[in-house]
Order: sequence, then structure tokens, then C-alpha cells
Amino acid sequence: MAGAFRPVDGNRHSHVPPYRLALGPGPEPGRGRRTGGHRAWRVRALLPGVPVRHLGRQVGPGGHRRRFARNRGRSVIMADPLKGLSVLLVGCGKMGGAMLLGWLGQGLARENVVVVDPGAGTSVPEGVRSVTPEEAAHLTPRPDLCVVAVKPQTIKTVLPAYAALAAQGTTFLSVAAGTTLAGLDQALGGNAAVVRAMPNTPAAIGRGMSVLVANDRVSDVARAAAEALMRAVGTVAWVEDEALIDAVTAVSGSGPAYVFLLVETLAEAGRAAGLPGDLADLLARQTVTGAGALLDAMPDDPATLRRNVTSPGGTTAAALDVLMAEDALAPLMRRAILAAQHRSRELAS
Ligand SMILES: NC(=O)C1=CN([C@@H]2O[C@H](COP(=O)(O)OP(=O)(O)OC[C@H]3O[C@@H](n4cnc5c(N)ncnc54)[C@H](O)[C@@H]3O)[C@@H](O)[C@H]2O)C=CC1
Ligand SMILES: O=C(O)[C@@H]1CCC=N1
Repeated sequence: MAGAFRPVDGNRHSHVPPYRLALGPGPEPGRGRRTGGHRAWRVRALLPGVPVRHLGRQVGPGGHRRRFARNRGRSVIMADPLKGLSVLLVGCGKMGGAMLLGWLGQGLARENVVVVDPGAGTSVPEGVRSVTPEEAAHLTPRPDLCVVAVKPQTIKTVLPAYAALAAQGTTFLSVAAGTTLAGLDQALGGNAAVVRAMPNTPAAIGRGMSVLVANDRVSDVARAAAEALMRAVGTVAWVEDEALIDAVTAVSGSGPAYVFLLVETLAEAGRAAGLPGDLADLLARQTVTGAGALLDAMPDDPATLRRNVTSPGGTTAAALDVLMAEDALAPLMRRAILAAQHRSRELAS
């Protein structure tokens, strides 16, 4: 499989244990435009057929797809890797729903997706078949992949119903936090091909970050299919060491929440500094989305971009003196990440 992946830049990631990075689909025209996730989400909710945009530090359009097609020549990984892939999605809540939007936007045929989620109600996109858990467990023909996006607390009671699909050769892809490959395999009867992925909600607009690990029953074709699904919603990296997924969960899985909290606290601090509430909200939102877009567009590392804002003896320096104090943001973030990592490990036990 090595040929199907773009090697990680050795300089930028030399401290990271070996993993492989697979970038998402190429950028579309309009890169650098002003969208905002909330707007894209609303547009998608209103117009489920509208394709998601793909922006970011990615290879040219179809670069990896072309390589897949040349190197592998297998059905699910040819020019359009999602074409012809059949997917059963178990759990269509915030994360499952976000991924589904991304897949449909990237060309996964609606008739090739089946959703099972007793609680999803009308949130399943038009044209996508919804079935009961009983029907899902006996789908014929069996789906290529079964993506499981139910809560970690329920996944082990949900999965046994799908053991027959696993036995027939469907590969399972779970996004549940803290649920190990071994635990998933056991719940599926003990002989299942399982991929574990940790995505994040920017997947809804094709800007997700997913890290994958697979057990040794997953074939190359199924690995490529799982990767194609996750690449359709953003950037993908593989790890060999499953233990890293707890830290991945803490950083990128939960990470969007930290950024949204930053927006909330920035707005709150703006209000405390005397700004009208709606102006404070606007400034906070635009500052974070603008800074994120700048980080995405520029080759510079974040420290350089930070220094570009910071005039010696100026206002930013005054604020950073507070934020970068020894007992301020860095140790706080370390504690937060360790707490999330710890919780991920707890969920596994
Ligand atoms: N929300 C996030 O940012 C992320 C979530 N995850 C993982 O994704 C999984 C789902 O989390 P969320 O989407 O946030 O939760 P959620 O509560 O929004 O979605 C879970 C869905 O599962 C459905 N469900 C419950 N029992 C079911 C059953 N027997 N069969 C089919 N569907 C069933 C529920 O109706 C609900 O729609 C969790 O395991 C979580 O760890 C992973 C990465 C990020
Ligand atoms: O909070 C959680 O447990 C899930 C996993 C990563 C993001 N949400």
C-alpha cells in the first residue's frame, strides 16, 4: 500500500512516530473564499445535493486518485474511489451525519448508502434509504463497508446484530472514541475485518482530519475503500500503533470543540472589554475563521504567523505575556489533552 500514500514531510513531522498521510481531494476553485462552516452546513441542510467544497493543503485535484487507479486498478479505488462503493451507516447523528454529507457531496451514490438510526428521523438526506436495525443486519447484497457511528457506551450492544455481515466479508469502520479494534472485533463475533477511525466534525464541509488504524484482517482493497471514504471528507493519516488513537482523539477528534470554545471566550472577553454583544460575537468568529484560513493558505508555521501579528512593545505582546506565561495556556492545554486522552483510555476499559 505504500505507493498509494503521499509520504509525510520528514522535517515537519520528524517527532511523530511513523504514520502515513493521505491527503483529501484536491482543492476546488474558490479556495480562500469566505464561507464559514455554519453557512456551508445550512446550505447543505437546505440543498442536500450541493457538493461540499474541498480546500486546504492538499495535492492537485485527483492526484492520489490517479495514483490509486494506476497502481491498484481495483474497482473501489479507480478514478472515482467512491463510485460503486456500498455503505451501511449505523448511527446518523452528529458525526455519522457529517460524514454522510461529505460522502454524498463527493459522489457516493445515494442509492448505494443505507442508513440505520432509529433516532435520526428526518435528518437522513433525501434519496438515502433508511432501514430498521433488523433489516440492516440482513442486507443483501451485503455492503462493502459498514460505518458505525453510535456512542461508545452503546456500540458493543449494537454490533453483535451485525456479526453475520462481518462473517460474510463486510469490513467495519468504527469512529467510536475509546473502542478498540479488539473490542470491536469481539462484538462482531471475533473474526471481523475492522478499521478504527477518529474523524472530526469539519468532515461535514470536507475539512475533516481522520486518523485510521486497521486490524490485520482488513484487505488492501478494504483499506483503500475505508481511506477513500475518509479522504472524501478531509485529510487522512494512518497509524500502525493503535495506542496513539487516544491522543489523536484528544487533539483532533475533540479539537474543534476547543476552537469553538476559544471563539466563545474571545467574544465573552470582548463583551467584558465594553463591546456590544453582537459585535463581540462577530469579531471573535471572524478572527478565528480568518486566522484559520490564513494558516491554511500560508506556508508559514503558526509561530511565524503569530510573530507577524506581534509588534514589539505593542498590544499583542501585552496579551501574549498573559497567555504565554508559564502557568497559562500551554500547561492548561496539556492538561486538557491529557484529560481527553485519559477519558479515551477509560472508555476502552
Ligand atoms: N461528535 C464528534 O465530534 C465526534 C464523534 N465521534 C464518535 O462518533 C460516535 C457518534 O457520536 P455523535 O455523532 O457525536 O453522537 P450522536 O448522539 O449525535 O449520534 C449517535 C447516533 O446513533 C444513533 N443510534 C443509537 N442507537 C442506535 C442503533 N442501535 N442503531 C443505529 N443508530 C443508533 C442515535 O440515534 C444517534 O443519532 C461516537 O462514538 C463518538 O465517539 C468521533 C469523532 C468526533
Ligand atoms: O467527545 C467525544 O467523546 C467524541 C470523540 C471525539 C469528539 N467527540
